[in-house]
Amino acid sequence: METLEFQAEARQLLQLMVHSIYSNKDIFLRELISNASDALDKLRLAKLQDGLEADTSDLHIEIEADTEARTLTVRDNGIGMTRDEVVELIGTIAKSGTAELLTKLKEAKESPELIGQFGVGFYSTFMVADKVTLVTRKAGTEGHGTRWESEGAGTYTIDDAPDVPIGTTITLHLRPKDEDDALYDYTDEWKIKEIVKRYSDFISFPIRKGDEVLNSQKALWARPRSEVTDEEYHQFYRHISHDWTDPLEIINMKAEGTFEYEALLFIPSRAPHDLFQRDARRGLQLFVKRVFIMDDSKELIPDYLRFVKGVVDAADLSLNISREILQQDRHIQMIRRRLVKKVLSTIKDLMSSNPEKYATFWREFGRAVKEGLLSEPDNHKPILEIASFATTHGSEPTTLAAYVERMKEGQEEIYFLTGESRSQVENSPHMEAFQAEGYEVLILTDPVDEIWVDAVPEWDGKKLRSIARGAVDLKKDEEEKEPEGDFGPLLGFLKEKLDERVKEVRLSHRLTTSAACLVSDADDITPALEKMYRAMGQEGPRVKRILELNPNHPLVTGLRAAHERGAEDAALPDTAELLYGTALLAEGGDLDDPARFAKLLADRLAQTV
Ligand SMILES: Nc1ncnc2c1ncn2[C@@H]1O[C@H](COP(=O)(O)OP(=O)(O)OP(=O)(O)O)[C@@H](O)[C@H]1O
Repeated sequence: METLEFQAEARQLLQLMVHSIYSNKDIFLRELISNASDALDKLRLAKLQDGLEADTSDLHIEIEADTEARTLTVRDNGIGMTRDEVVELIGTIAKSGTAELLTKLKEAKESPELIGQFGVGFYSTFMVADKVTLVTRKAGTEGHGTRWESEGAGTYTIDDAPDVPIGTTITLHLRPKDEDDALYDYTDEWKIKEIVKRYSDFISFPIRKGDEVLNSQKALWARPRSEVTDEEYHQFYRHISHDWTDPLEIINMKAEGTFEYEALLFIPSRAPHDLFQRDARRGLQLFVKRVFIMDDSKELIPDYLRFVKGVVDAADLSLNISREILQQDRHIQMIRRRLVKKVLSTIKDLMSSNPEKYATFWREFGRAVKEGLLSEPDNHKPILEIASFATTHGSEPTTLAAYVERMKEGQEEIYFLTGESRSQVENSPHMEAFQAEGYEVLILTDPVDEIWVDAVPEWDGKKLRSIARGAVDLKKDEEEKEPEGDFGPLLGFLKEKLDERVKEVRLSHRLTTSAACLVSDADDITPALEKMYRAMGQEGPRVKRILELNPNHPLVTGLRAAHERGAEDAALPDTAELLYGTALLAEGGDLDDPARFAKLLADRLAQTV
């Protein structure tokens, strides 16, 4: 017999379980049944797809209770585990982001939402038991199995176990009942039945206790919506998603005819912590005629809808279908297109039927959904229809349709400005004339916004237009007031001095209070995008921008006067640099040489005190 230590993160999670941070302890049984059901699926699949020799004629889960000995046993005749697997799967937590979550959890104390973000799984048994024994033998192995035991503290023991049948048996040595602490008598027949019925009714294998089968085993997606309660849907959602909060929306689909399938999809009510982590699990469960085929089937749902959970049961696929074949399968592609359409239209309906739910949806998943604007040009329209954006029009986000409705007479384009935060965008010099003239501007602050705006040419016939790009002339109908005096020589001088950084210096129509701003040429990439490419390791030439000057600003007129007095003035080049640097800072940009800028500024201020 060997005594081993739990991995540090596993130990922390166990400690949280032992000290029961989650008030609903009943769920331990759901977790055990869920694992057992997965193990049965795996065995059936191993036989089907890999030709493993195994008896799958009576796959089931069995519950045994001994009131006197205060033990509860859950047994399955599924795939089982090898000794190494027990150490790896039960002794450690491999999920990404666990360490971070644990830290947050400890800070937050009572926080079911946080715990819900990773299923506590097997460890939840320590909420109700002070000792847990697991005996298992992997299908396809001969001879002895493995016996694992722990009291939930820092260590566990592991040993060979003779004469073990295939599958896994887990025995809980229950703690004394304490109903004040929601710790019930889990050997009680009635309690067990209640838990199974509530949490695990849909499990497709029989859950037996003695001669009785406790669950109906009905596949939820095959039942008409009117016959299924929300509670049943929610429990099923938990089973497949490991999310403990209720889903935001449930979608049923059924297609008959040449290619039959049924789907049951869930839109969660909040984003998982790993929504933007590359290695996160995503995809739907695939069944063929009620038989589980695979988890995380990415082929069924595009990446930008990766938060959607659920099941697709296709009638006409082969039970042996592999991931490789799945990728090319015409039917799968068709199902995927239909699912996308259905999810997008469901969200669109929510916008009018339940704006609050829609707002939650967009807040949680909007950033991911916008990725679809890059990957699915065919779906620009339905995606933009369900999108909303922060705007200068008020504190509430707006849809593009509502924006267009408010457009001023003569306005032909949809204006937006990207940046890192709302306040940075709002205070950017680019915004000045638009605000002064009462034009609404969309405020786009997600990293993905920098990219999709280039991929989407228009909405409803109106071009999407960055107000930090190209020339802007909002008063074109009015009589243009020529700036007094000749700025030509000053512009030429500045262009020469700032040649390394700007490609043009011109007078601006977009500034009211600032002296200067920087704009990108209509076809050039923006500095933010340039920065992103650089962060991804793609070095390209620096893209020069255009410096625009406000001809009515005293700094600019003063500069012109100084230049007229004497182009040789030694202070002028420094002022040019200060002007450029200030414009860059005002839009939230990064100075190349902040120390030099600070020195120039300090020297200049010193002359005025
Ligand atoms: N009855 C079982 N038969 C075979 N393997 C099992 C069984 N129970 C657990 N395992 C293995 O141990 C792993 C860890 O289980 P655990 O319940 O901690 O997490 P999980 O089921 O992977 O996910 P979650 O934590 O979200 O429930 C499982 O993924 C599975 O590989």
